[in-house]
Formats: sequence, structure tokens, C-alpha cells
Amino acid sequence: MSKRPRTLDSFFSPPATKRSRQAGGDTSKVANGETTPSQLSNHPTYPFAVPHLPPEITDILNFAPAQEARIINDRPDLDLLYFQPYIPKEIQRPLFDFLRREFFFYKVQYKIKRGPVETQINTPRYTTVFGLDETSIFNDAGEVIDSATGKPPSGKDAYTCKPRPIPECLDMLRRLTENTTGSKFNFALVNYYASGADSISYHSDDEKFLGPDPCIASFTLGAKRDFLLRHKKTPAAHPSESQPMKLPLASGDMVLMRGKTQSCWEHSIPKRKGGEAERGRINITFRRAMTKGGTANYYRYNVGDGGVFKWDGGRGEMVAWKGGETG
Ligand SMILES: O=C(O)CCC(=O)C(=O)O
Ligand SMILES: [Fe+2]
Repeated sequence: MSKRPRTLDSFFSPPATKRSRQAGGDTSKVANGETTPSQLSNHPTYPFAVPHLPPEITDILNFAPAQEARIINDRPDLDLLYFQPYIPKEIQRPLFDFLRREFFFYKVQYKIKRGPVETQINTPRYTTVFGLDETSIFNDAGEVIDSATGKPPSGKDAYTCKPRPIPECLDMLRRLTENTTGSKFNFALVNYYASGADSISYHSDDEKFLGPDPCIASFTLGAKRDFLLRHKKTPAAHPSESQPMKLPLASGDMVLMRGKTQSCWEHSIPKRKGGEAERGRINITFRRAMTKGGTANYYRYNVGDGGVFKWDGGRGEMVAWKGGETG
């Protein structure tokens, strides 16, 4: 476990002593009815601190997975575990509301060049990311250090992005997922699909920096959305290339994609008109990146260089965060 990123919660958090309710203080109920200031995860790379999950959620999250997994491996090269659900029913909504309210999100834009043609891409969903690949860890002061030498990576080994530790509220789910699956994860990617117009097009998460046959755990909270899977094109033209498999992912569900799923299949969340999708959906994927290239890639495409967005409960939408107040 020495190579896991640290969350620095004890370093930056207020003391855990119980106090009476303070005006404007960040409070959460405890079992005996008293309130205590929420503990916070913070780091110089965060625009604002992220509270720990309240005990009403953690007490029940500890019972996850709520159901045993169904194995889906009856199509060529496909290997999935499908937990319906993984997150217990009582906390699906509170956990969705908490994560949507407390995270900072981004709307990443970038250009791709195919031959002479440059195309502007506007990512059709909100994203955010936390984690650090296997070559480095966070020390107790929150600095990135080389996993082997304990020194800050420098020269050609230095990071050009600013890696962020996984906040405790997500790290608890990461640890549970490691226990359930026996796999290790050092990255958490978060997508927020605000409406049916938000989507992710067909792709596979088969980058070299994840190593061969990566194992990826993918959680749904909030609105149900269809998850489509199709086999990549082959000379044999499998029926699974033209007839995608559809999993209607509901709040609390988790799909573990493993084996040859990434190398041989693609997946997507297509756009949908109206209905439940308008209520918003959070997707969390836990992954394990092996090289610095993975860290650079994940921050480029999930944080980018644009502004911060934060959920505005009054307006019921993500709004550009002005800085200063942490809502
Ligand atoms: O939202 C989902 O369920 C899928 C997200 C996904 O495929 C990705 O982030 O790579
Ligand atoms: Fe994906």
C-alpha cells in the first residue's frame, strides 16, 4: 500500500473534536444528535476544500456491495462484472447530491489535428479528475515525490500538470472497490452528464499507460442512462460489432470492465431526448495508471485549462465558480 496516493486529510482538516453548531460553520449531524464541523480534504491544487462524507452516508456505504455481481462474458472478448446495485439504495440519492454539490467540475476544450484539418472539441459533459500514476506518491506535506527515490521528480521526470490527491469522500469508495474487486486503483475520473444532451461517444480506455487488459470500475449515481458496448471491427465481422449490447445503468450500479473488454470493445453513453436524463447523472471510474504519460493525459482531458464550475442548488445547474465563496 506504500504506493497509494495520500489524501492529506489529517494535514489540512480542522480538529475532529465535537463542538456545538457554529454560525456559518460546515456542520453535519452525528449519531447522538450533536453536530461537528465536517472534516475537509484540501490541497493547494484544489480551488476549494471538499468535505468528507457525513456519517449517515459512510455508515451505510460500508455495507457495499449491496448485491453480488452478475458476470457478463457470453460475447467474444467481453468480460464484465455488473453490480445492480453496488451502492445501497438508502444512500444512492444522498451520495449523488453530495458529490454533485461538493466537487469542482470543468468543461474541457481542446483541438485535434487530423492531417491538415484542425477540429475544436468541446467535451459534451462536465469532468473532474484526481490521482497520480504509479511512479509517484504524495508525501505528508502534499508534495509529489518519486515512489522509488522519495525525491520530487525533476528534469525530464517532472510533471507538467498539477496532480491532485483523491479526496477522502471518493477515496473511501476507491478502497471499498479495491476490496471488492482485488484490483488496485490510483485514479478517479468523474463525469457529470447534466442532461440528455451530454454524452460520451464510442471509445475504449485502452491507452498504453493503463497497461495490458486494464481493470476499470465504473459507477453510476443519479439518472439512469443507457451504456452501449460494441465489439471493435474485425475481419470476421462478429454480430456484436453491429448489434451493441445495452446496459441501462441505474443509480448505484457499478460495472467492472476487465480482461479484453478494452482492447476488443468500445463503449458509449449516447445522447437522449428528455426523460430521466434531465435530472443529471454522475459517473465515477477508478483506474490504475502506470506511467507519467497517464497523469498528463488525464489532467489535460478532464481538468484542462478553463474555468471551474460548481453546482448551484438554487438555480439547479452548474455555474461558473467565481472563486472566494465555496457555497
Ligand atoms: O459515464 C459512463 O458510464 C462511461 C464513462 C466512460 O466511459 C469514461 O469516462 O471513459
Ligand atoms: Fe470509457
